[in-house]
Amino acid sequence: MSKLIISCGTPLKGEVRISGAKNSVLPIMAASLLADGKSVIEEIPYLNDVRVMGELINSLGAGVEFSNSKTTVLINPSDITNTTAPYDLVNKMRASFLIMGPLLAKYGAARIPLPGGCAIGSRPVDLHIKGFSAMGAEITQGHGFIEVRVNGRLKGSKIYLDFPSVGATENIMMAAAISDGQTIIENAAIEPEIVDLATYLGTMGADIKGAGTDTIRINGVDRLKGANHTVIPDRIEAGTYMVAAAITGGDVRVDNVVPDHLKPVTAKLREAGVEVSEELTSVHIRAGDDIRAVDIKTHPYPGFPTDMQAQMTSLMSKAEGTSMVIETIFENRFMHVNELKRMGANIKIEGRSAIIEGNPNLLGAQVKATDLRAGAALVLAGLAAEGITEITDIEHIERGYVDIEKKLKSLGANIKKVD
Ligand SMILES: CC(=O)N[C@H]1[C@@H](OP(=O)(O)OP(=O)(O)OC[C@H]2O[C@@H](n3ccc(=O)[nH]c3=O)[C@H](O)[C@@H]2O)O[C@H](CO)[C@@H](O)[C@@H]1O
Ligand SMILES: C=C(OP(=O)(O)O)C(=O)O
Repeated sequence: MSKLIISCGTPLKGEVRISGAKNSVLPIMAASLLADGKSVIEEIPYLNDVRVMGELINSLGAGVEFSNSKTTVLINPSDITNTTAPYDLVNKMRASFLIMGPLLAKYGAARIPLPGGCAIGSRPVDLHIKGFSAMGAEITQGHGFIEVRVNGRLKGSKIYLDFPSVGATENIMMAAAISDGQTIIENAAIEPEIVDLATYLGTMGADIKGAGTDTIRINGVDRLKGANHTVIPDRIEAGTYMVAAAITGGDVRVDNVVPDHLKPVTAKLREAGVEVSEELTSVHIRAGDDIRAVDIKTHPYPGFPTDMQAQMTSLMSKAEGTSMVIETIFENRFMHVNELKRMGANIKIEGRSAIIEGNPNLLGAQVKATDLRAGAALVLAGLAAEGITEITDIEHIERGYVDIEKKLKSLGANIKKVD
């Protein structure tokens, strides 16, 4: 089993290039199933999740080819024969459920295992299903599968989401792209990844207006063509390197970012006393030794992202003073806290809040990555802790960070992966 071993080093210095966004490429790969021809997706992050999505799409009969450099994927959905997704792939990655909308719209049916919960929460898919049902799909559930079917084509409908779910907005938007009439999604998610997906669908010939606002209008079309698309940079990977610079008192330029997408992270780092300067496609982080405690509450975009909560919890564990971190999106997203405590962090959990008394002297320890961002938080704490930190279960971390060991090493971190 692989581990990451980190010893406290000098402040991080230099430049790091951010990869394409995991949370954009996954729905975009799913959306490529809607096309009549090939799509080429560029700037992909070659992560485990991307490979699993490739295998899943391939299992339906579509062609999936990664370029030699692994930065581009070509998807040819012309030979799809199967609309049932295998359990062993869906089980590995919740985003697999995003193939339901495209399969339903294009082939009139999809049978997908219930994705189930994961370490961070129960993560139901009721909003996706309500959306498909409003568009005329028949839903059946049993033997661990959800099956959706429609006679003819989906019908446009007005759909109000009880919560601005990212996945439900994406799945419904993809399904509505090939349908009869107009679909209006109200209280839609407005994350940058929604806009990226809508841009790709637009290039394929879809008629979508309002992506990036809470009301999205989709006029269904008869067919979509394959298209080329370049994925936006990963704002969560970028935020993680920003915190890495801050927690080590470093000086790092984070390149290939959209600074606007990083606003909530930038604002909190500045409040904590970190200097952040924004350039056109990069942010430059300069931090001293003193980090001030700040309170954080997660919200849908443009609020503070839940996917950055664990990393900020690490930073606050070392800050001067007391901070409160409130998680409002997922009910069980404090799995990193017990591990951080092993490193000397003073954190008390009360319901959905973590109360953190900063301790400037974190100590390296043996810890376990319980989920993707919890793992990232431990890497960050390890970079700033005295002594050696050994992180196991790093497959979680590798779901979301391309070459994390190489990138951190290039900034001067003492980190190595051992098998
Ligand atoms: C692949 C991907 O893009 N993953 C991101 C996506 O996940 P995902 O799309 O799963 O997240 P959602 O926005 O759907 O979930 C947010 C909340 O809504 C609830 N909910 C969601 C759907 C539903 O049908 N019913 C329901 O109750 C969830 O349990 C959760 O509490 O957005 C999350 C919130 O920004 C991020 O943390 C994930 O990194
Ligand atoms: C929760 C995350 O991803 P997923 O929805 O793929 O589990 C994440 O990226 O932090």
